[in-house]
Amino acid sequence: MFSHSEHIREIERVSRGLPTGRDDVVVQSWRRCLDQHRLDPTHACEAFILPDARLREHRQQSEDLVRIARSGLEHLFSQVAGQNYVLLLSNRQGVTVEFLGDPLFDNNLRKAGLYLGSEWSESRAGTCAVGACIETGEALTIHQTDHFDNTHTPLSCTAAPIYDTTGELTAVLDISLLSSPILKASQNLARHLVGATVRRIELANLMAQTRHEWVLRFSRSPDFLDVDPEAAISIDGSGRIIGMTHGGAQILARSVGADWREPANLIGQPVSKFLNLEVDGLPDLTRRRPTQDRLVFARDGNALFAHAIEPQLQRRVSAWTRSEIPKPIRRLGGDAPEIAALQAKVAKLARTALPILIQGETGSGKEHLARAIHEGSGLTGGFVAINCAAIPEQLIESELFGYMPGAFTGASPKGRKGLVEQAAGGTLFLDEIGDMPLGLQSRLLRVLAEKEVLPVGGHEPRPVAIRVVSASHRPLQELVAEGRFRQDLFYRLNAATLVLPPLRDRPDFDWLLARILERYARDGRSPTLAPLSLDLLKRHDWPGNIRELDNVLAVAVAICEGDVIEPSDLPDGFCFPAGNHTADRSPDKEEAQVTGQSKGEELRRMLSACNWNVSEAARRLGVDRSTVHRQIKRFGIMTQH
Ligand SMILES: Nc1ncnc2c1ncn2[C@@H]1O[C@H](COP(=O)(O)OP(=O)(O)OP(=O)(O)O)[C@@H](O)[C@H]1O
Repeated sequence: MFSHSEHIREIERVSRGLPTGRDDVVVQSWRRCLDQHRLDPTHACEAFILPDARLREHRQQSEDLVRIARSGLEHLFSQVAGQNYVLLLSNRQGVTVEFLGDPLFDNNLRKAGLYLGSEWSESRAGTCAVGACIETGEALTIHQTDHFDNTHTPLSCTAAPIYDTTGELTAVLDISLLSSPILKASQNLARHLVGATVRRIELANLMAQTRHEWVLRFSRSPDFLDVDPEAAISIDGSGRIIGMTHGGAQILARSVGADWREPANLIGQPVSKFLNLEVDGLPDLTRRRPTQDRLVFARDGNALFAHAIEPQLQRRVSAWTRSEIPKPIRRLGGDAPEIAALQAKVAKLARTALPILIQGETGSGKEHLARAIHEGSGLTGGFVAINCAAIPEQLIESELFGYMPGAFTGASPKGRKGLVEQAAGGTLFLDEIGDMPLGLQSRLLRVLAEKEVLPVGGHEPRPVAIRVVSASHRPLQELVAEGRFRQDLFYRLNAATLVLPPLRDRPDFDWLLARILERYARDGRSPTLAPLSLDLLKRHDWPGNIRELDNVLAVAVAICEGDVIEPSDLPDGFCFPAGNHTADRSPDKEEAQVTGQSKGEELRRMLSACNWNVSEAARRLGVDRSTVHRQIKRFGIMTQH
């Protein structure tokens, strides 16, 4: 074993410029720790974890990256399953914004800093894989006593940089072990796997960003060109380079003896400067020709097999027009830029397997949105909804995970499949997820992490493929801060968050109104609203959101005598436009109020407010005086004058 004092002595030798057997990257990093970051090797520091609010900011900024990196990370995690590896995705500042690890070791990992929110910059943590990778821009392994700070010497960490399409380092992928085999060489395979994952993430990123331009992919071997290219660049119609993966930057730089660390010398340059190729030659490099014939030469003489992908003629999702968005998603709202942006985001996410968290006030349409995601996903399995707040705590476990025959008294002798398994191949919608008891949160986390479910009373987990959409009307992040919701589950559930606006803020109010009125059509004719009724509805605060609107219209249609909803058909509060309903926002009370209104009482109040002046009341209600007189009679209202 290497003692703390030996470690300090070795760092001191390095500071005096004496040779040690360490890799050069380690020696250089130790020097930076001493000279630039002014760290003291005798002073050991625990891992630093960012406070939640700061972590949230970092994660928001990395949302796009995490989305693109996600499937690569999960694939890598499955490749190293069972070997206690932890995966960290850090941003440019060294903050861990995404994490995959075995929840069983949560506490140890958090303590060691292998966790969400840990900051692994070199200036903070000393020599470490993420920090050194950010400093050098290269893949490396920092193994045990390579770490500068004695606290981190049990760890073995391998990291590779992720570059954006302009050649700037944007993130770092790290794979770490809490304790590892003694030899550093044991991490060579990890390095290879991380490198391959990063390459794929960069390629996915380049493809996602390239819309109407050419993409040229390269490989030294014709066999892997189409399935796993080594590098790629994107080229605009005039033949200039507009984007590249890191592999692409290296090819370009090498061909003219430039430095890939200066991407400004590569981006914007004509492709012909680096390759024996003009833009007109790109169509000859598409898949229409056999791979072996698609050889291009770099200016330094290197030969590469190339695959050119034509510009996408169809506009990509962010530019989708309304008619191109799948129908179920179009039915979410009307024409307004904010709603169109939400629909485009939903359409993009629906096609992925990413878990989605929906936030929005009560009745704002969270379940409606979850169904639209399911219907727009193309999944063939069912949509299974569970309201975590409505099921008694002791039943949730068996409801969700099912049970084996004879698992408990009263259980069916055949056992039962849980809702998770019923959603196999489809979508599991977890409504009011914030109300899920803490104990079950860990079990749900396992289902999501391992993609398998263990029924109550069972010993063998069963594999299950589901898409999870969850929803909460309370900001989940607050529950996390209060310790009532597991942070790791929170991050598992919200690879992406969709926020539904409250009804009072919706720019497409009229569209929603029309859709709901259609539901109450009689003989194919939708009821309509008198202008004043519409005005009154628009002024309302709608604490119960679309559900409240639906209830109000249901009652109004029932009361209304013809096809036109008059103000007098609306519940009480609506006749007093000046009234502010925001004081009591309890949705239950609001609903009771909405459904329990008496039309007579409503008219009486309006008359009273108008000093029993029938003409004035009729004017305010938007109806004839005779109608008011008729209703006074019908409801037996005692007039005051
Ligand atoms: N885009 C929409 N178009 C038409 N009706 C909608 C839309 N969104 C929601 N609704 C209607 O509003 C009502 C409430 O919707 P939903 O149950 O999805 O809300 P929620 O946010 O899940 O409510 P809760 O918070 O109570 O679970 C339902 O009657 C639903 O049909």
